[in-house]
Amino acid sequence: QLVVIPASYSTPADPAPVPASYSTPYATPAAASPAPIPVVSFHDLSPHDLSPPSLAPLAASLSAAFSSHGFAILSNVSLPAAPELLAAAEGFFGEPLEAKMRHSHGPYGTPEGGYTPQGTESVSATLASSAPHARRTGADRVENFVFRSMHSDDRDERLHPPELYTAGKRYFDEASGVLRLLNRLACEALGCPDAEYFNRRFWDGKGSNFDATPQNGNSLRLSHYPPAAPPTCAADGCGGEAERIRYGAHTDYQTFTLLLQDPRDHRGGFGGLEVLVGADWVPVLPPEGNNPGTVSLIVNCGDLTEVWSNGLWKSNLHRVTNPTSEEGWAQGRISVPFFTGPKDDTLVEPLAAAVERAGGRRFESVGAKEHLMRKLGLSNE
Ligand SMILES: O=C(O)CCC(=O)C(=O)O
Ligand SMILES: [Fe+2]
Repeated sequence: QLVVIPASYSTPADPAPVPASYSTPYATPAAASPAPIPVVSFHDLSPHDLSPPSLAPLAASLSAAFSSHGFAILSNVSLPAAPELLAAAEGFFGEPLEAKMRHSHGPYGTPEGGYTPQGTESVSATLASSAPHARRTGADRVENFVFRSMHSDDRDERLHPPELYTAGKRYFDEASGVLRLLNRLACEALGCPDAEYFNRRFWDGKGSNFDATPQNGNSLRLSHYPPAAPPTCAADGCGGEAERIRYGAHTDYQTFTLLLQDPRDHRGGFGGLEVLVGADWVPVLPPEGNNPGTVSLIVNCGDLTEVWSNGLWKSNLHRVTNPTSEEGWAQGRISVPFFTGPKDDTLVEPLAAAVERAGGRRFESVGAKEHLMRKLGLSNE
């Protein structure tokens, strides 16, 4: 039976209720346990040798992680602009609201990107109410700046605050390079008709020489979860404001998300990203101690990756929890997802090899842009 995208993403095997511990934010948080999300090191990867035999071991590790969790933590990924971008983001979000609003161009997901203040998104509304773990958690406690595309004609101060532009552009290019590599690895693992099958659906060009960026779904988002006073039962009523999570449970809408995390996540009661593993919400803890000049990067599969892989790889539920310490509330949090998606007019359909492997086709084809717009519309309601 075919699953029609995007009715009820996603359907983990065990529809257990949200654990009670999340309605009591001041309960002692469970001791952080090591991330069960598989860690895959890019240490040995040479960008000069991307031949199938040299990619095969890494492709197999990623495929195992995406099949079981829909998530992998990549360590030792070269993204030299990351520290500069985080610092620039911190500076921008520290500006007064009216200065930031000068870079607002509409609701979250608007083609120009730009700034969206807190209260714009309610991402938990993107899950069908019948989906396991669906639970409306209201407006997300996040403000964003989005680089929607980086064409040369976007060098416009109205679209890009000058203090963000340089680091944003560098990081966008670097992350695009990581995406190209991931797309090659994905082709190796899933059995694409050829090695650049995915890349050709993001960029125009010949062979592996992609030189033109048409309108695709790639966007770089700087997310700031602002400092706030810790909610109290007395002020908000238990079960109300106090239990809200920072960013509601959802699956990502498109293909891979490359997420640069706040390294303080889950340390000292700072809250952070959690992924559904079986029936449990499990904290994602990026490892420290990467090689100099490299970072840990979390990569997860979005809805369209699930379709391309015919369900072999999961578009898994995740969310961001509130801090549980005074210090965590006082600090705020920054994360940087690079959302990726193919060209707007791409019809995403399960790969023939993945259909064969699963013994049948499990997903309907879906228009890339159509699916994105539908999800954005639900979140902005
Ligand atoms: O801030 C994070 O760590 C993740 C947020 C997220 O899941 C998203 O923006 O899609
Ligand atoms: Fe997400």
